[in-house]
Amino acid sequence: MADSKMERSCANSSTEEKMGKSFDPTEYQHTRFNPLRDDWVLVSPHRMKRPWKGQVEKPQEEEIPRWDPKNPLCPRTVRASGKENPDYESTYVFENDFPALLQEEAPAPGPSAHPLLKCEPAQGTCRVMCFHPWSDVTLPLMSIDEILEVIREWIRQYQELSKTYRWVQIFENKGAVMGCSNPHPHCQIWASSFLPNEAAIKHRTQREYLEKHKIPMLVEYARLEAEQKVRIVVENSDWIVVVPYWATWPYEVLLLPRRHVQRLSDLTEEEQKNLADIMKRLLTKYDNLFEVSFPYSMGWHGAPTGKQDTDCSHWQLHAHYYPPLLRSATVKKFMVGYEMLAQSQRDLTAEQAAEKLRNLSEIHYKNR
Ligand SMILES: O=C1CCN([C@@H]2O[C@H](COP(=O)(O)O)[C@@H](O)[C@H]2O)C(=O)N1
Repeated sequence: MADSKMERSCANSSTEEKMGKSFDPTEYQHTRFNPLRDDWVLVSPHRMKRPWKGQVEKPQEEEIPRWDPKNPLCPRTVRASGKENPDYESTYVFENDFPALLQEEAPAPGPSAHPLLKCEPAQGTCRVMCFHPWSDVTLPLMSIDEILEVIREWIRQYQELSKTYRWVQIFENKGAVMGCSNPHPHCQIWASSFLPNEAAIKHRTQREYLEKHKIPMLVEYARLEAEQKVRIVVENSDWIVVVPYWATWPYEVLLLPRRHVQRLSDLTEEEQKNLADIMKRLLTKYDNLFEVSFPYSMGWHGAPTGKQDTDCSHWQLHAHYYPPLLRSATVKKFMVGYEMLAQSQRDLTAEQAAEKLRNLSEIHYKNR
């Protein structure tokens, strides 16, 4: 399917040449292929010219107390389960009191009644990981050492859970607009016996790419982006952050190691330190974009860890940041309508978004 669409889009561009216009990706609509997800995004840069009615003001940022005796993620408070949090001074992890995946062996569903009514067992566990004891800090406002402690805790959790589960999903929902129910800096970790959809697609597309091109897809992609530079947001000796060529969310970024690294647990000390550096710089730019604590959903994807996953040389560790904001602190993009029924669509090109982020200061607006 991908090839025929590729032929069609090439045919269109030769039509353009016939009409005497050369194709300019910042002027004309086109579709871009996402090789990781094996799907397409429609890019409509001409729409950036449409009049934008009214400038939307920055929201009044709510004052978050450093400690709230009623906040179940704070040190020394009691959670809904009645369990009490210790007086933790760094990261703190606890079993989710309302888990979507229960740890104890749920009875397996019987054989599916019909090929259209397939059902599989789902074992797993859900944890909440607090980044810091204070509720009024976010990652970009934390020190490099504090961010490094978050990375070390991610690795500890991953190492422990990957012994039992095939997939360990570390993810952070940041900001009320992302449905985050609690402003305290935290993320979640859901480990499952099954390979979730996003992981299963990438398991296939990365394997197909390695078989065809003899180099892991995202190792080649990081090299290509370092060479082209037009989509780089921020980089250091071990990491590169780009707005991916196929980005769907306006300011979405992809965080990639430069070395071939299959899993978080394979990172060297130096790579962990440089990850803390690159996260602080990226998230500071994100907050500086609209001078607001930038909402997003983010997550790590690395090679699966099941008994069958002995050869995952096609996998490259990477992290996605999916921020919804489009034009201001209060105007967000909605993935609805055409995006749900047809395919993702964006106005701003990946290159334009990368340039905006790249040119932003690395001094947080709250520290100016
Ligand atoms: O007492 C509590 C409150 C919230 N939680 C859990 O914390 C999580 C908050 O994370 P989010 O804001 O990212 O949804 C949520 O999954 C919720 O179930 C507890 O486990 N215990």
